[in-house]
Amino acid sequence: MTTVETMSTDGQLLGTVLAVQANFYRVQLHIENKTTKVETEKTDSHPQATAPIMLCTRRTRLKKIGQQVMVGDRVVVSEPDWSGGRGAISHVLPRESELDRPAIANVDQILLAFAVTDPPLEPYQLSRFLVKAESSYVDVLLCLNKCDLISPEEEEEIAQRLRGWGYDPVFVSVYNGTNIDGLLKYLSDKITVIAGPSGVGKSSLINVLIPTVNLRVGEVSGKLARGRHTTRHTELFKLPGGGLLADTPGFNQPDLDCTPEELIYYFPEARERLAKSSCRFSDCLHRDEPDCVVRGDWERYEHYLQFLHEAIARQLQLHQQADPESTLKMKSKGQGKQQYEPKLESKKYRRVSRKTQLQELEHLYQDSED
Ligand SMILES: Nc1nc2c(ncn2[C@@H]2O[C@H](COP(=O)(O)OP(=O)(O)OP(=O)(O)O)[C@@H](O)[C@H]2O)c(=O)[nH]1
Ligand SMILES: [Zn+2]
Repeated sequence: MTTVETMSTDGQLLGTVLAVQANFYRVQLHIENKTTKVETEKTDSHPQATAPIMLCTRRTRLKKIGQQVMVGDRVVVSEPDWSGGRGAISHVLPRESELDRPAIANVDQILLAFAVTDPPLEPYQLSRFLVKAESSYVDVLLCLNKCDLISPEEEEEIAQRLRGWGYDPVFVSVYNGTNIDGLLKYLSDKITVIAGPSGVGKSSLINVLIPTVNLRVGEVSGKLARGRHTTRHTELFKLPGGGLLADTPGFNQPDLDCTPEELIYYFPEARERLAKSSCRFSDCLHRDEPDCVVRGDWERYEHYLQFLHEAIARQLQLHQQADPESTLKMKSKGQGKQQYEPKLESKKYRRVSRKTQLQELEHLYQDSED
């Protein structure tokens, strides 16, 4: 768990950047509201969500050294003007992590939301989201909503299956409020980003997790997600039990953009096998290599092979873009088996038209289908 410091060792005022608006940064200070005269946000009616907020500028020194300030950054606030609620960011503390989409620093975990049914829980889609989340190298918390629609026996069945995948899902129901408090406990004192396909109840979940959010984005659309899409900015919202939550733009099929070699590490159940013993070849792709400790009867092995196929196709496409004259380095061994021959990625990237890229991809897929 992250320990959020309130003061730096030399007594400086610390805070976390909640949002970036033009040249201003909305910073939540790491101190109790009681100790200051700063007004909290007017929309914050919940007692635990009342840490003071300051609107800050970025010190010229930071601009000069090219130090960017991101949402999620822990910063030193200097020259606090307590009555006006203004300050200046003079330092950015080292980041523990940095997500791309959405651009947020120091994310502790991804809350992956799915529904147990309606829309049906599709293992392949769930796997894709899980692998995508794992590839960001922050913890993954799987939350399954709409448990009011299934029986306790069905719930246990799903739980067992997902434990086999290396996850212990948190079952909730926004409808009848089941386990929302339990979920909040997992989120306290952390920076969490919520993701998941549409229709699983993400917006409904955000609305119960952050009772004040409706007020905040009400003018835009009534939904945090929609509001975010309209305003196109990333924002961290304070959770009543402590902790901060951000939403991601909705997507149904996340792109997997990892390399074939790293893919296996995004499957916890395979990671476990690799922690106990190793394959004969250090560059084993766990397909038909001899003495592979990963290949075997685990449920998601099929998903792994599918994603691996995609990762290889993507990497070949990248090589091809880098060096269009080269022939594809995929040798067909018949019976749908290919031999993948990695080669170093070239630094000279030349522009290839979109059409050419698509044609190449098509050929690649045709080749691999043969
Ligand atoms: N039965 C049941 N239905 C729910 C629950 N939570 C949400 N729903 C319903 O599921 C549907 C989708 O909910 P949303 O909150 O809009 O889902 P979303 O994931 O935000 O979907 P997008 O806005 O498309 O991204 C709505 O009709 C909700 O009323 C729940 O706990 N149980
Ligand atoms: Zn192997």
